[in-house]
Amino acid sequence: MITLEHLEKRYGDSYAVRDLNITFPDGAITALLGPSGCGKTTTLRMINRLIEPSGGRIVLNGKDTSSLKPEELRRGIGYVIQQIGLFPHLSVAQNVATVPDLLGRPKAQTLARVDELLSLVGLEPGRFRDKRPGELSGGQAQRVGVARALAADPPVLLMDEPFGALDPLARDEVQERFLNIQKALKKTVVIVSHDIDEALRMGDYVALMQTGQLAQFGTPDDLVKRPASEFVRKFLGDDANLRQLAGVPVREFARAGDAVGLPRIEGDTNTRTALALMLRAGNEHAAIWDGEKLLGVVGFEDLALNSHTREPA
Ligand SMILES: Nc1ncnc2c1ncn2[C@@H]1O[C@H](COP(=O)(O)OP(=O)(O)OP(=O)(O)O)[C@@H](O)[C@H]1O
Repeated sequence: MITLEHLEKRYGDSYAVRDLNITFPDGAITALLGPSGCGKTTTLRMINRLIEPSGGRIVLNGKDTSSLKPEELRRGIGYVIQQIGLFPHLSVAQNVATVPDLLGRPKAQTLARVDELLSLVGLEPGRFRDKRPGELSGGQAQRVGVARALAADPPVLLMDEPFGALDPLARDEVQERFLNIQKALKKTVVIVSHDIDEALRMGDYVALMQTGQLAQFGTPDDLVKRPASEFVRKFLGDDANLRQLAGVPVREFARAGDAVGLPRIEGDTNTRTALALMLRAGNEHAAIWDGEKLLGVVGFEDLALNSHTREPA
C-alpha cells in the first residue's frame, strides 16, 4: 500500500502539489487522472523519489520512503514512461534484462525470465529477443518497456502516460494486454493519464486531481455516477456514462431473453460499440454470442438504467 500524507511540492511561490492525501490500494490499478499541469507527474515521481517532496510524507508498506535509500526504494518499483528510453544499441532481451543484471541475478534465470516476460506481453521470444529497438513498432517497443519494468518482479509499478504515444488501435491492444497481465500479477499500479477513457478503462480506482489537490478518489463507477463536485462532473463530461461503457464487454450485460430475430453481437465487443451496432441495426435489443454459444440478450434499457459496477480488485 502506498499512502501520500499531506504531500507537497513547491517551486518558488507556487505549488505543483498541495496537501495531497491518497491511498493507493495493494494489488489494484489506480489511475491518477487530471488536466494538464495538475501535478500528476510530479506526484508519481515523488513516489520513487525522482523528485523530493517539500512537505508531507509517503509511506510504502509501513515505511516512510524518505528513510530508504533511493536506489533501495526503486528496486521495488518498476517505472514505465512514454518515451520508454530503451537502449538503442542493446537487443530487446538485453534491454529487458537490464535490472536483473544490475542486481546480479544468475544469467540462466534471467534469460528464462526474459523469454517468459516477452511471451507475457505478446512478443514471441524467438522472433523478438535479438531485435534492436529501432526495428520495433511503437506498440512493440512499449510492450518491451512494460516487460523491462516487470523484469525484477517489483511489487509496485508506476506508469506515466505509458500508452500516450500509440495510435488508438495499438493503444487498445496494449491496454487490454496489460489488464490481462495484471489479473495474474496483481501489482500495485499507479498509472498517470490525462485520458479519461484510459483511466476509466484501466483503473480499479481513479484519483482525479485538480490544481495539485485531490478532487475525488473512487471506483470509475463512483466518479461517473456520484461526482463529488462540479469540477469532477465537468471533467468527466456529459458522456461519462457512455465513456464508461467503452471499458466493459457487452457480455457482462447479457441476460436471459428471446434472441429470435435480434442482431448478433459478439460478447467481447465493448459495450459502447455494441450500442452503436444496435443503433445502426435499428433495433433496441441484440443477441449476445460467444462464437456459437448464445449468452443472452441485451437492450437499451439494460445499458441506460442498470448501473454497472466493475468489481474493484
Ligand atoms: N521543475 C519545475 N519547476 C517549476 N515548476 C514546475 C516544475 N515541474 C513542474 N512544475 C509545475 O508544476 C505543475 C505540475 O506539473 P506536472 O508535470 O506534475 O503536471 P501534470 O499533471 O503531470 O501535467 P501533464 O499532464 O501536462 O504532464 C505545473 O504547473 C508545472 O508547470
